[in-house]
Amino acid sequence: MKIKTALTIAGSDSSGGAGIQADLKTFSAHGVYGMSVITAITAQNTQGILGIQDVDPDIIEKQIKAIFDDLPVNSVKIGMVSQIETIQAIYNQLTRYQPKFIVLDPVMISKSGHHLLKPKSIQTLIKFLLPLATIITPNLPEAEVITQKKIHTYQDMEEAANKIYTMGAKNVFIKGGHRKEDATDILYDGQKFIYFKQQRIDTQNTHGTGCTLSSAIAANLALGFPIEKAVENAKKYITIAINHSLDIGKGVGPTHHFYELYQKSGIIN
Ligand SMILES: Nc1ncnc2c1ncn2[C@@H]1O[C@H](COP(=O)(O)OP(=O)(O)OP(=O)(O)O)[C@@H](O)[C@H]1O
Ligand SMILES: Cc1ncc(CO)c(N)n1
Repeated sequence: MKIKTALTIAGSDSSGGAGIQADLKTFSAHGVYGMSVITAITAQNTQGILGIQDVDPDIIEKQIKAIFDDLPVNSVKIGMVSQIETIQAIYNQLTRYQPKFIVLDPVMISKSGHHLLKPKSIQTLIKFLLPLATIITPNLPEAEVITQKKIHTYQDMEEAANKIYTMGAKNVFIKGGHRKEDATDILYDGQKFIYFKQQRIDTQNTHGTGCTLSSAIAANLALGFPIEKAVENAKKYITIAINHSLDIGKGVGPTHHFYELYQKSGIIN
């Protein structure tokens, strides 16, 4: 069988739980060949972020060019984009190469409360990257920022999904990881709302869950699954990864990407 490939455009997390590192581990666990464009380097661990260095937009454009001019790219995931110039660099190159699938995780604030997207960059992300997205995967606070409306109930989640859909994303997946009652997510494809029901797993070790989920969707799209099935598989993947999350570090520990676990679960052949 021909190898499938996926590209992550995101920030580096030195502790390996989120960002580029989580994405590449997720791709590998799916048997997908992973490639990366690094947008920013974070000095980060399970307790917080010590510093952020943005990568020069010119080298961001060159990383994208280097990949697309040489290698096949079956899907793209976008994570931390940090600043306006970064967003413009990504937009310039992705509109040029037009990959078939783009999964946009509109990363804004880390679990430790640090800004991974500068507040002044939010409108640029909405204007340029959101309309390119095959699917956008905001958590509840991100969906609130994008729609400028508070979200409490499933009904609010549906309304937010509908509004973000009208802003140009082809599919909207609102993540319920920040809900108190459960961890149910909702997918909207412009026609119907599909609920991915899940009880909350009682753990504090959820560092990088959003990154892992969005890269699992990208991996499943690269493997050829249609959007609904790709999301269903990715939700199963993140749930297993949280169930086996690692109690390492002094703060919010990372999830586990263990190939054999997913093989046994039947998600991956
Ligand atoms: N305690 C939990 N139990 C079960 N599922 C969870 C839990 N926490 C998060 N999830 C699931 O993990 C996925 C990621 O959601 P979440 O809202 O945590 O993303 P996020 O806030 O973007 O993550 P991060 O920014 O830390 O990477 C969703 O499918 C969500 O339902
Ligand atoms: C680099 C990076 N991207 C995304 C997140 C969101 O979890 C994080 N903590 N760090």
